[in-house]
Amino acid sequence: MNATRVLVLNSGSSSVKYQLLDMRDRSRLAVGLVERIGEQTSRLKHTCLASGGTREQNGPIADHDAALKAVAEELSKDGLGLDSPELAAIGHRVVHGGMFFTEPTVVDEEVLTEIERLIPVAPLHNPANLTGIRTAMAMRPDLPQVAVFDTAFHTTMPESAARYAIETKIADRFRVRRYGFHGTSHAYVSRATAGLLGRAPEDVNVIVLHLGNGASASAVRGGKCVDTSMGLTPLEGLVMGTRSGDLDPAVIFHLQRVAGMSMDEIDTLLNKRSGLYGLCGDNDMREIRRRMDEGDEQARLAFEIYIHRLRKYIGAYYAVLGRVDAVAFTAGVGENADFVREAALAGLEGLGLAVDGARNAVRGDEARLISPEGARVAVAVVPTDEEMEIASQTYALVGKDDKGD
Ligand SMILES: Nc1ncnc2c1ncn2[C@@H]1O[C@H](COP(=O)(O)OP(=O)(O)O)[C@@H](O)[C@H]1O
Ligand SMILES: CC(=O)OP(=O)(O)O
Ligand SMILES: [Mg+2]
Repeated sequence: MNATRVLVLNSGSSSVKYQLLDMRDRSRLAVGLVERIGEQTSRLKHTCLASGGTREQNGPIADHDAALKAVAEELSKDGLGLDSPELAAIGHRVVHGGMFFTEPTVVDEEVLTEIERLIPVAPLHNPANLTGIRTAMAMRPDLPQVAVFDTAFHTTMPESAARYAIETKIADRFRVRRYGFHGTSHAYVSRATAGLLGRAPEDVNVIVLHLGNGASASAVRGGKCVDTSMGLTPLEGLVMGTRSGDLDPAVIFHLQRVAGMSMDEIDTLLNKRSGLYGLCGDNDMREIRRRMDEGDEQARLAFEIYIHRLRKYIGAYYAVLGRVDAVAFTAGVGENADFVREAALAGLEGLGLAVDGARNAVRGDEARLISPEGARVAVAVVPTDEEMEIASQTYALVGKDDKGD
């Protein structure tokens, strides 16, 4: 097979991240990002790794369809256009796969219908993922489009972790259960953590803390997810950039009955005006750090609430796993914010958890240990690579198809 390239599209609610990879040596040919889609200040940043050139385009990009067309144009300028015969497939991150999709799947009309049916439980993500797939399909109808689901890695969760304690009849009828998200990242990072320890994933229990704008924790036993902090939707669990994470469900009744808010208003409040942003007006951890350094009490409190929730999940997953070999920090905050990692594990020496100050201060793109020499539990920073993981899964599936099995 000559076609060895995979284009990966990670369409978020207001952004598209993309990478073009050659799977023969897993090298990156081009990477880029379109952000603030739908606003006047959209920006496309494209880097061609072969030539080393970077181009930026500023100005309104109306929607995901336009964003993808702009991406295709940028790729063409480098001779890497979607019309290339070397392209084997396009891999798409799809956030919600419900109970239906447990593995990467070649997209057809039936798959599109199912992803569409799941929009109510991933309203920020699935519509963007669908547009990405449809636009790519229109450009290359002959090419396999592969959906890689955020939920897939979590389908191994036992019923005790996946079910909410509500009436079974209702839960079953409306498929109200805990699905979990960021699974591609949790899978990649838990495996890479085992690699860092020089052990097989089957032998290692890991707590993975994916701390980006959206954030989630997972408990991974022997390579399989046994619990995760996001639930029916990506709203449950940790305090996030703009999402509340866990709260008493009665808060919603209260806001509706006493504050007179509509369900849509409450939805927007909890998803877009809560979390760090709701608490202090900033969702970026760098800005929160800067404000704390200036003595800003509001930023300090937001940080403390964020850390308190994170520590609760670390404790919970320690108990879920019984034996923990490693705690791995990943994604924008987890990879870059040493002060978050330090605060998350401070005072937990009794659990075998500690962070070495000098190791924690080291910056870099490589997976690395930050626990002291000889620590009972390894603490690691493991940069996530959702795009590489999506490309690998996509290529594995397409390769398999080619051999006719
Ligand atoms: N140098 C840094 N120090 C602290 N936090 C950082 C740094 N760089 C990025 N972040 C945090 O990472 C977040 C983005 O994480 P990322 O994983 O890229 O999120 P997403 O994929 O959800 O957009 C930012 O909002 C910011 O809070
Ligand atoms: C599922 C989810 O929360 O994704 P993201 O962090 O990309 O928003
Ligand atoms: Mg992310």
